[in-house]
Amino acid sequence: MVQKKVLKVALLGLGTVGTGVYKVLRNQETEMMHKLGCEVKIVKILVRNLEKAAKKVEDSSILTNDWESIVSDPQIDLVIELMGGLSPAKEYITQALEAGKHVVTANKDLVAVAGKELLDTAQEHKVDFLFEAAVAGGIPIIRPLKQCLAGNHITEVMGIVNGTTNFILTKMTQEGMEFQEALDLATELGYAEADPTADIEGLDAGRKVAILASVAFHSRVVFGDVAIEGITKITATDIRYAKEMGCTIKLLGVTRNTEDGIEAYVNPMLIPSDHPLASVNDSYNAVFVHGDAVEDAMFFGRGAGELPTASAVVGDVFDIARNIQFNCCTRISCTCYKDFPIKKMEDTYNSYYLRLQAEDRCGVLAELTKIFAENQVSISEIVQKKTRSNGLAEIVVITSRVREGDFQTAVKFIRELKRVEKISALLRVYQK
Ligand SMILES: NC(=O)C1=CN([C@@H]2O[C@H](COP(=O)(O)OP(=O)(O)OC[C@H]3O[C@@H](n4cnc5c(N)ncnc54)[C@H](OP(=O)(O)O)[C@@H]3O)[C@@H](O)[C@H]2O)C=CC1
Ligand SMILES: N[C@@H](CC=O)C(=O)O
Ligand code: NA
Repeated sequence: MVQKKVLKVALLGLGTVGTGVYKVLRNQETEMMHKLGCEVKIVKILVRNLEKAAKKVEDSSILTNDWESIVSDPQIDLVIELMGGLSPAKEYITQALEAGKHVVTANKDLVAVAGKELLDTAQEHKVDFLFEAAVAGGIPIIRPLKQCLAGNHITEVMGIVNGTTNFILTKMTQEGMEFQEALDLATELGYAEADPTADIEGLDAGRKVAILASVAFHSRVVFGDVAIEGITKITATDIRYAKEMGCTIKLLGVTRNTEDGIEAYVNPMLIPSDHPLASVNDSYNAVFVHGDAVEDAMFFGRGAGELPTASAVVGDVFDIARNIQFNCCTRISCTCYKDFPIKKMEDTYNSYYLRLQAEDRCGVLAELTKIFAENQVSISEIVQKKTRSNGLAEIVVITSRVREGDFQTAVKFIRELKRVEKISALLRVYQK
């Protein structure tokens, strides 16, 4: 049955993850034959800057900046795309698949918008297209959803899926670190994207939520379907108030398959400090899955970084090596065979935390509660924190579980109140 003794691989990109993959494959050299019945060998690495890359590899003759020399080489069986971004990654992956080469990528930006197209191209050319590293880095989650949990109807997938923002929030919460200082550290450690805006504005997590929803619910969800909010407005005050209320602020990605459609959003949320996700810190990620048969399952581990992400990439490469040996490629390709609608954010139900500054005069609280009542927003807690030297009182409101659209209408009216100076924070509170 064994067809190949050496699986020849080209690596596109030698940055954080590319270097990790190079190291992990080197580290596995003596194990491969036992695990796979063949050797996996990097024969070409595509880079932009040859000189910079030469310092990272033993044999610099495998470095090139000529894509054509890779795609037109019939000896290359598999391409690992680790450049990131949409272009030229999409063109290179498409051309590689069309040339009959298997592809592994960690590129969530691309999979979240063009996953279906790339999976279809792979299927058409009878090759594999795998992307385990694109979601939650080193944590196995795509394969478990597609394979181990295939006997379930999955109804919810949620969790912490961005290492950079979790690292920043952890440092702000535990060490009182400033936002920028924590972001700089995350970048230095290789967690952040080339443009960290994607991390802090929640876009990276949004891409992962789109991929998770598509895989979990068998219905295509793309990046544009996910309602996204990042962590740039989170302040030390809200972190402190959350703590006083027995909660921790985390950037959560949530997707649910409900009777009225798929909910998919990314928000900084208050979660009770005794919830298992509250103790997922630093660059660690954790993903909860709820299925009708398995009930709750939680996946935890390193969601970013050189070697953890490389671990997922190499796992995909090894899987393809086995598929090739046993002549069973494209066993599991696109699993979207349904077409559910996407629910509007305003139709979702949540509990909310609202912090505002208002004049410290009698009747202000009554005005607020009247607006909430008129908009079907029931209040679960209301606290006047303190009166500032400028005569303004800080008021924190926690609502019951209410419709987002109703809550936003109430907030619109509250903003218009003369005696409300400003709304300082608006966060959701996680409730199962
Ligand atoms: N870092 C992480 O923890 C994780 C990253 N990912 C994903 O993995 C991918 C790679 O990320 P990461 O390693 O962090 O990124 P880096 O920016 O560290 O590395 C990207 C590499 O690709 C090279 N490159 C970019 N464009 C081209 C091009 N047009 N031609 C040739 N080479 C090119 C860069 O070269 P040069 O240095 O010369 O610019 C660099 O070597 C991304 O899709 C990212 O989203 C996924 C999970 C975790
Ligand atoms: N920038 C991402 C890296 C992996 O996806 C993160 O911080 O999680
Ligand atoms: Na993963």
